[in-house]
Amino acid sequence: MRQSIDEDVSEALSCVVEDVGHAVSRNVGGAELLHELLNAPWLRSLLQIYECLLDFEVSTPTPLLAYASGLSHEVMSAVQMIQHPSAGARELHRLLSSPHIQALLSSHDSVAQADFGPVLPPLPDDMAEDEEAMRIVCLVKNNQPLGATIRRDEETGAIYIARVIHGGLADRSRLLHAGDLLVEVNGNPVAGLEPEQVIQILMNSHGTILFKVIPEAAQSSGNSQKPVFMKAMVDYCPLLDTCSPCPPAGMMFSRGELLQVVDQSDARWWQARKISSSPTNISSSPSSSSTCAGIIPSASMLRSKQRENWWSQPLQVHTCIKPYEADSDVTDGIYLAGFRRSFRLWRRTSYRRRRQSCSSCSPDTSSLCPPYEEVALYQRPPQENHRLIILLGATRVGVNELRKNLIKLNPSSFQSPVPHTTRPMRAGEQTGREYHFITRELFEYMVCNHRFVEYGHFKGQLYGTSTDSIDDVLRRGRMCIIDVEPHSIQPLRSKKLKPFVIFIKPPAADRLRETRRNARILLSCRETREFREEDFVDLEETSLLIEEKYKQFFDFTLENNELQESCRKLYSIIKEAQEEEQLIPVSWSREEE
Ligand SMILES: Nc1ncnc2c1ncn2[C@@H]1O[C@H](COP(=O)(O)OP(=O)(O)OP(=O)(O)O)[C@@H](O)[C@H]1O
Repeated sequence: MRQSIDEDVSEALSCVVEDVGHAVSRNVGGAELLHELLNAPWLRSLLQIYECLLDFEVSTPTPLLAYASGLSHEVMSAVQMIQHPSAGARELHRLLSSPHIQALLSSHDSVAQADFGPVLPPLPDDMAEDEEAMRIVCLVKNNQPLGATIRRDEETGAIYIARVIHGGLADRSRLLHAGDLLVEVNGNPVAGLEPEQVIQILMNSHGTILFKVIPEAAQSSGNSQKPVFMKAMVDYCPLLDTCSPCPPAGMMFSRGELLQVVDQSDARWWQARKISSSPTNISSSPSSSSTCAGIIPSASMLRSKQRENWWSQPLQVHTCIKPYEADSDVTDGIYLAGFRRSFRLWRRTSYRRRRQSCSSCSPDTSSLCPPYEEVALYQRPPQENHRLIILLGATRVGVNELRKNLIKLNPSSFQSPVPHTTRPMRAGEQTGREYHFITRELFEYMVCNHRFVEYGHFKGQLYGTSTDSIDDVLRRGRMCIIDVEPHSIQPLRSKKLKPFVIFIKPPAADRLRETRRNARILLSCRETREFREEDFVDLEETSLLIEEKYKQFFDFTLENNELQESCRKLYSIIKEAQEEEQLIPVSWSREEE
């Protein structure tokens, strides 16, 4: 039976390799890689080892004796006792006493006795009276960190295990726990020592380390907490954090990264692992053990740091949107809401304004927003409104071009909100199509009531995108697609809109210049011109600034290289965002209380 399984495995592999070989010759995608993998010498070696192990299991060989090395010593002493040993006896003695044979026999004995663990030193003889409360823990360190931090009780000078890092050596041993009192390390009493001295003893210990600990009475199981997923909204570097309980055990992270927080038992310091932020990683991520966690500051700890930073920063003034003086407003003939030049110009023409909004003048988002955002998987129920799609990008990267193409190709699925304006309606225009034409009083009333996502002046008239227009598109069952200044994202991040933010970034320098050779940029209502080198440089720099400052809000980053390809990609990303499971802040999916 076993034999037939063996043959099946080898045979099956040969058949698979042959089949894949055919696929390679037919140029089937991925076949070459698979063929290479299946033909790899290491896979064949693994299979051979597997087959040997199967044979071993079938034949179940048993050792003739468990102490071959003992026997060799007996033989050697017997040979030594001979007064005139023969050449053969001398040869035998020489062979048996060689280190290689001795090592081989010793290994044989270990295997024969099934004795694979490390040899623990004997228990100390001088056991104290209350010894039953004491635990002797022996760990084999093998150049890896212990995976635990210690603290000193300032009153008594006692040293305790402060925390055990999830997935680290101490955690995997299940023998050391937070709260355990450390009595000795490798025979050195630690009471009264400074934590740094204890750490030094630990660092100097290689191989086996013997701990004497008095276990914490009420021992928590430690790993029983359900991990939660959090998106980092700030950057953190433990090596720069003077408060960190153990900087080398700390974990660095930057905004936008996804963290699996595995331990929140300490109000000040949590433990977490970094994972890549794809929905599949969340559903299949291991709850513990696979990788060692790192220490990160808790949300409250980071918030107090943010407050300190905020007070120490110079006063920051939020720029409002400034007017841009251009010649006149012209119709470009496209009845797609939100594409009028006048509307684009008040928001976009000044490069500097965009730069300012992501460098010095706007408030630093990372210094005020919550440091972590708990996220969970969300699948939009079909009866619910679509998620708001926000496109974000540096001026002239092609946000409008992509948005326009997308709507033109799928006018029944996508729509942009109709902007509001105070400028008079012109011949051929219709209210609710190019703009909602409203009075200045009404516009200002709407501003006071926070009904605009963005608004500004252009040639003495007011223009803006209202939340009502966004709702209007969504209520019709369409996907609402807007582009906004980066600092307008935060107010749009709500349970109702559940925005999906796509950052449009320029391609590599040479591709940017090549693809935009015939492109024209909007200067004013009447003027366009071709791209110049300084436009490219400005675009690249602004893009980097936006990415650096707002990356924590991005759900996807799309490189606008070849236009048609970018449109196709954008379409599929948006479809996925609406129809497949996505990560969103838990506060957006929680039922109202
Ligand atoms: N992938 C692309 N390949 C070639 N040309 C492109 C591409 N994307 C955009 N363009 C062109 O670049 C120019 C600027 O694009 P667009 O006006 O969409 O930029 P924008 O980011 O909306 O800028 P603005 O905020 O100034 O309106 C347009 O002429 C557009 O046709």
